[in-house]
Amino acid sequence: MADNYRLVLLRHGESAWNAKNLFTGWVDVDLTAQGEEEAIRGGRLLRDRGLLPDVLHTSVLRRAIRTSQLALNEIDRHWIPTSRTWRLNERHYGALQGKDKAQTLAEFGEEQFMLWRRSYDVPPPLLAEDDEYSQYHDPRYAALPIELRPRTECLADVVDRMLPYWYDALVPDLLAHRTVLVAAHGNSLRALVKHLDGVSDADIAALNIPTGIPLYYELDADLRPVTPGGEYLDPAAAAEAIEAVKNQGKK
Ligand SMILES: O=C(O)[C@H](O)COP(=O)(O)O
Repeated sequence: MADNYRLVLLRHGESAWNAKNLFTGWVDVDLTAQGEEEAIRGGRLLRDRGLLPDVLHTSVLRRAIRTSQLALNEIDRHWIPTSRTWRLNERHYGALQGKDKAQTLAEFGEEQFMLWRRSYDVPPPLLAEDDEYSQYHDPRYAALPIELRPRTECLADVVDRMLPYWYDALVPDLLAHRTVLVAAHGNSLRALVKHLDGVSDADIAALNIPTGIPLYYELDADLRPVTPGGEYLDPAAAAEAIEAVKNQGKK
């Protein structure tokens, strides 16, 4: 309907550590060549569906930033207004950052692995401030008060730090009837989907988001999804990729 709102969620294309099956979190890895191709294809899917973004919101991590640049450049929307925020960053994976998912599963067992990876309120162990994979002293977070700078996060923590941005930045753009593109990460988008669809703390554990395939939400006058769960612009590819994300660690 003409007066509904258009929101597109796009998880970054395959990253170098996705390909190596490593927990990534806030570590600022780049895309693989496949991830770059996924991003370009994501742009084409948007164009073919008639969803030309008017405004872009990204995390401050290069895999999301570059995914949005490749996708938008492909459809001549590279010029649209852009905001970047740590609030859309991937979940901070704490001491698991840099760890192999299969080794973590083997070392700690399925129950602990799934608690750390997909529970709502159990964070991984804290990452030391001086760890090689810590961002505690990264200049891009210098303005972040110490008490807000994470050393690990559970999904509930991500919901808490993402929602202020939803209400203060994303909702105003939607209400202005701009087509909003959010280029972010598996868990920051799981947090947003949880809010949009009202997914329970228990049920969110089963939700996985594939790389590089746009997820379109038409939102009604109350900013509720017209189609629960939204619509992947390539449903078949999404179904296959979701299964692969779910089974990471079991390689
Ligand atoms: O941060 C990471 O490791 C991934 O981007 C997300 O990993 P997950 O799907 O294992 O949460």
